[in-house]
Amino acid sequence: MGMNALAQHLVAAPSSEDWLDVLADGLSEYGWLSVDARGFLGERLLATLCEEIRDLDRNDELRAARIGRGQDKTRDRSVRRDKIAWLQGETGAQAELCNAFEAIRTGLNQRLFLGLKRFEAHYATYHPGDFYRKHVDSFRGRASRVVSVVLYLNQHWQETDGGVLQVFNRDSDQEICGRVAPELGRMAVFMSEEIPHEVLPANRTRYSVACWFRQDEIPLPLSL
Ligand SMILES: O=C(O)CCC(=O)C(=O)O
Ligand SMILES: [Fe+2]
Repeated sequence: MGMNALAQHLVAAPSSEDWLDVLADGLSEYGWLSVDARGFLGERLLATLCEEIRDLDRNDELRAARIGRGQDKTRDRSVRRDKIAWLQGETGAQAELCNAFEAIRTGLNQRLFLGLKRFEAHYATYHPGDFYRKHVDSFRGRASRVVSVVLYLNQHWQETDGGVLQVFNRDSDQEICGRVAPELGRMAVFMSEEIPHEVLPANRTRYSVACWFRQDEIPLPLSL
């Protein structure tokens, strides 16, 4: 690459600040958005995360996800069928992704004054036939999960692969207001208490990372 091409590339690269502005604007105006995160995270990190989750899946290191809280946690296959593994920043890629989530946390706090204190994140795998019925990620007034982020890790996702995230209107939850295909580098971002959403059955294994930014300080017991 010659100097000119390099200079152009640097100028054209979207700045993280601009990207964070897009997130904050979408959240404050609509309560949700779908955004291309490839520039923010980098193609190399995305490729490594894809490899990691495939390895975890292949080695059967993900566990059936549960619903509910605390003692009430149950495994209900009629509601959700994904398998998960909590991220603990133990690999280079996980540490890098956690840095990116941290940048989103502070970026949203600066722009929207949400008082996000920390985040929790897990890998998730939906095998063919798996789904997650319509739900919200947090119960109103608990101020626990405030912002949800889902990062998709599937190259060349086709319409026929299913597994679309359906987003519902925050004021009338029968009305679909968005559909997000889980394509590599795409991110869905939404207000955890407000936005009902569902994962339609996948016809092909569907990989993602889900992350929740929280207003409380007590760490979640990582005992799944
Ligand atoms: O994977 C997705 O698109 C959404 C997952 C989800 O809703 C959740 O884990 O709470
Ligand atoms: Fe959810």
